[in-house]
Amino acid sequence: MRTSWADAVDGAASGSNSYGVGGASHRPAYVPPHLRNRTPTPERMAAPSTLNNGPLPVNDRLGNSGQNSGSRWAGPRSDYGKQGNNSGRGGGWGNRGGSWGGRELEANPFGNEDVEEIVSDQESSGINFDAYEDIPVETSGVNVPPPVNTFAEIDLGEALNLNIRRCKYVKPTPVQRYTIPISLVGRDLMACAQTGSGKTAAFCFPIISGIMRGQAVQRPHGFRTVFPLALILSPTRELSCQIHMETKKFAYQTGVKVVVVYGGAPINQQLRELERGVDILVATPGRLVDLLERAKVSLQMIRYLALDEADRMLDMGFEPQIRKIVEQTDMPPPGGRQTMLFSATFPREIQRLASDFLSNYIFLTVGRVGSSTDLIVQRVEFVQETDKRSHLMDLLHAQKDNGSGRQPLTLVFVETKKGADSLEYWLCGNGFPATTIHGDRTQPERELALRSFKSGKTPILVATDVAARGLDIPHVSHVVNFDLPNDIDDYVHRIGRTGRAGKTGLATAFFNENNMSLAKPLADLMQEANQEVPQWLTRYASWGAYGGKNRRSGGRFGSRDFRKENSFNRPASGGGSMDYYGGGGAYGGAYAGAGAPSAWD
Ligand SMILES: Nc1ncnc2c1ncn2[C@@H]1O[C@H](COP(=O)(O)OP(=O)(O)OP(=O)(O)O)[C@@H](O)[C@H]1O
Repeated sequence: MRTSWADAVDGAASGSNSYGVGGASHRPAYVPPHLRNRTPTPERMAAPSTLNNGPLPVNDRLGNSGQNSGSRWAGPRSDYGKQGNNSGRGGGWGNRGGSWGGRELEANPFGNEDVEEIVSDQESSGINFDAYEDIPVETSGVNVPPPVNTFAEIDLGEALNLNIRRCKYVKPTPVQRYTIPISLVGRDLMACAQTGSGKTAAFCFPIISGIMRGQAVQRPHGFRTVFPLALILSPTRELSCQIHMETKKFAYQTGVKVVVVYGGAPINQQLRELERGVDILVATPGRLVDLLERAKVSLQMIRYLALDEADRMLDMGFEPQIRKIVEQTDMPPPGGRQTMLFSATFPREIQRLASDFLSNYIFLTVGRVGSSTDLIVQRVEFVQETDKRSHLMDLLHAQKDNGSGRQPLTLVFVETKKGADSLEYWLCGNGFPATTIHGDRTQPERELALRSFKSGKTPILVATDVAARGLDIPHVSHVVNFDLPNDIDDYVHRIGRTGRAGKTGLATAFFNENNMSLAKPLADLMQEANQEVPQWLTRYASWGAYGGKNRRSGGRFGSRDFRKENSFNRPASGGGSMDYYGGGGAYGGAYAGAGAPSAWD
């Protein structure tokens, strides 16, 4: 197994944290790649769902109180969904999530912190809501329910409301204001909203609330087959783990049981988790197909289907697997389930494909990255291939000098896996602790790399597009597009790893003649975001005609409802609405090209 510099740091530090960020004095010696192969430590072979870098969840409430999972804050949902149980163990296969008949202790996903304290500390939410004040919002479709302004206006259920407070979410973000009421009335939804604007909660809250309140369902008997009620699909293992962690927080002590399955991790362990009961299944498509083929999972009882990064899930790479899961299994058809598709970008061609999965849906679009909030400062510099490394070095040195001498968390995107390894090696050799994440690394290595980056042990993460979407890593202050992607939508997702949840961030792109096809969409995007566009880029942009892929037609929105553009299924009079959240105006255009995905593991 290949071991990276990050792993070496982890091992050398032995948990003593001797190498703080930028702390040169205790820095372990650089370990060249040819000496890095060593027997994996138990930590490196960590079990799934270890992507959070906080303390291991402990059950500090239930264990001490002697209470069962009926919590001291709110009771679990009623036992509506007992499934057939062939285990003879008093739980298992499809028992309702949560309590194992009151005997299973539910780990506290909020860590060791005193939950009472968390609840009372409502002002400390890191999100900067002022940044969202004038974000334009557009909805279309028939009978769109009105948005809400507060969580209190929506009846999500007491236990879920308490978890929202524990998460320190004081008020809903724009995408949550609009999508939660839509989902609660059972409507299908295609939602396009900025990176880092809270889409995960937007689809999780209605699902958890719906399951909590759902009518008692008799789930079928199946020999070691489980029958989840909700399925959340996402394109990468890390993102699935992150969604799982988030969903577990939201579902804490609601009685709703959440399980994650993804490739690269031992399937037996995931099977054991499933057998203990599952209401919400979070999955990557490949592993789910495997489990469906082994008849370990049935989708017959699915009431909710959510696709995160839906445009990615429906592009050429994933579409066959998604169709297999959604159209060629026992999952109820559109109309028989509620389907929610979310992304920060929604090319028109993908919308067209996605409409196969939806029934009488509402389309929602919330202003795009930096469109009105200018949360991300975008810079583009002309750098020849041969100069990229020294240029990166200059940026990293400048960053260090500007601040406390500590290296801020910097995410560097490159085109290829080999390129990632080679840049990591070079950075480490030049005194910059770096690690990598890409598809040639084993899953434990990927997870370790992410933890090492999040903790600041290796404050530079060199990544392929596998890290471009969805990952919510606090305090990433700089995203460097060392190699620009071919598709402007990928650029949008990549820079969205910084400037999250209302915070500010910096994105620097290295541009040269190899990126000509991106000149115009990039210049337009930057202009709309009130960024300084270099004259040379404007010149290149005026030379380049739009290729189909990066053609744009949506302006400040990540995309617009393709049904409107095509006069397809035009909403009945009064059905659709244009709504500007606190101001803004109507803007034409968005990305319209379907486009091939750029390099992906
Ligand atoms: N109402 C809220 N109040 C405070 N923080 C919130 C709220 N909703 C979400 N957040 C926080 O905002 C951050 C970004 O949320 P999330 O990861 O869901 O964004 P996203 O829209 O899915 O981004 P991406 O498009 O990159 O996947 C998370 O840390 C989340 O906990």
